[in-house]
Amino acid sequence: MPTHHRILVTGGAGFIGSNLVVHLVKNFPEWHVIVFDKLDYCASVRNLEEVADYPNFSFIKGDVCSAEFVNFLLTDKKIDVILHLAAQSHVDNSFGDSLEFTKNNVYGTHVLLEAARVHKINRFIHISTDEVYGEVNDGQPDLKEASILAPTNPYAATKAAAECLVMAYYKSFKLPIIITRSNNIYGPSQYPEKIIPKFICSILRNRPCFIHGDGSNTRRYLFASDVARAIALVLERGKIGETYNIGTDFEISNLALTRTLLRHFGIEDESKSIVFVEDRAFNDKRYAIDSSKIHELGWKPVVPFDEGIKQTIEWYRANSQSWWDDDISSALVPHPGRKFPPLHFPADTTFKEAENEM
Ligand SMILES: NC(=O)c1ccc[n+]([C@@H]2O[C@H](COP(=O)([O-])OP(=O)(O)OC[C@H]3O[C@@H](n4cnc5c(N)ncnc54)[C@H](O)[C@@H]3O)[C@@H](O)[C@H]2O)c1
Ligand SMILES: C[C@H]1O[C@H](OP(=O)(O)OP(=O)(O)OC[C@H]2O[C@@H](n3ccc(=O)[nH]c3=O)[C@H](O)[C@@H]2O)[C@H](O)[C@@H](O)C1=O
Repeated sequence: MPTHHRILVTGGAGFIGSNLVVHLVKNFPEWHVIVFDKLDYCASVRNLEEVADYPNFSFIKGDVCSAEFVNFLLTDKKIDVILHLAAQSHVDNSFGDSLEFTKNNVYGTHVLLEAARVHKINRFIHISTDEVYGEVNDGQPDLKEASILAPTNPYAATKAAAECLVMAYYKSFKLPIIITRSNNIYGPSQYPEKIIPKFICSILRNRPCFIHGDGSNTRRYLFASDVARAIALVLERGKIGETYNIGTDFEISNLALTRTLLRHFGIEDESKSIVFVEDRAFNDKRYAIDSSKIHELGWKPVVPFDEGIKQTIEWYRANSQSWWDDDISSALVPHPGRKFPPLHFPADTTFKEAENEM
């Protein structure tokens, strides 16, 4: 890797992106980090406040789907590395307006790949998810990077589709890409639609924790600062064309997680704090990824869950009222994902012509 470069971090005002940006700006002063983010509902410029005055940091508001803007940006800012995190990231929302996920996660990635190809970018690091593997049965070995992709929900399908484009640009145009796939990430400043921040904020507001189905689904959780270190290491030492799982072995069911959170607040009687609601349209039982490849690169998680969850709870106690521009109450609902929209087509579909052809 060249010692001096200019890194574009798409989605850098979001949860994982901002943790990564803070890590890069503070630990790699010779790298100039430029955040490119449209500031969606889940983003917050407060996520970047601690590095706002650093000489090697800048922020540009914009949409990765705007090809002209992306092209201008790569030329004007002389970008030579792209860390691509910008995406619609919430599974529940993807059962609703799933076309929004294809637009941002697939088309947006494609725009960046085209710009990267033309501008001969030095590295394109694509941040993907363990959800592309689909669910892993109990007792099945943890999945390695060469496992087949079998996404089960629209969010995961768009992430798999984006990966296929990334790999095609590597094969067809020799674009220097690397892909990472992480398990669930948690920590301060995650928008409270994801289970951990959502349930912490619900408990803080004396609202129930709405558990999908029977709560037996499990997830593995990695602390935000650990994934930031992993992605930085992949940027420094990752092999072009390779994919790296980034995960932990710590696994917990949704019900056990909820009880752990209630205990941190000294709540013994769960009858008023837990409400079981209808499950997701499809809810992967569990994910389980084998991270030995990135261990060989020199990374291991260092924040144990007990420590990470304490830090996370304290952060939400202090900040969750005012961190995002809009009030978060709208996120603390049982299930935004089951309001399936009526069948709709993009405005440019012309039925009249089709009728004449029938
Ligand atoms: N959260 C997790 O547990 C997890 C796990 C594995 C992978 N990922 C992936 O990591 C990335 C970041 O996830 P996160 O949890 O931090 O998400 P997030 O929702 O907190 O942040 C996403 C960011 O992307 C921005 N964005 C979305 N669409 C954009 C567009 N068209 N143009 C510019 N900016 C846009 C948003 O404004 C936001 O700041 C995503 O690609 C996600 O798929 C997340
Ligand atoms: C790797 C991916 O992690 C995240 O996706 P996931 O769907 O696993 O995270 P959630 O926090 O949305 O859900 C986890 C788990 O909890 C259940 N749940 C959630 C919210 C709620 O109010 N009640 C619940 O019971 C849900 O059904 C799940 O089983 C991340 O969002 C994604 O970007 C990833 O890539």
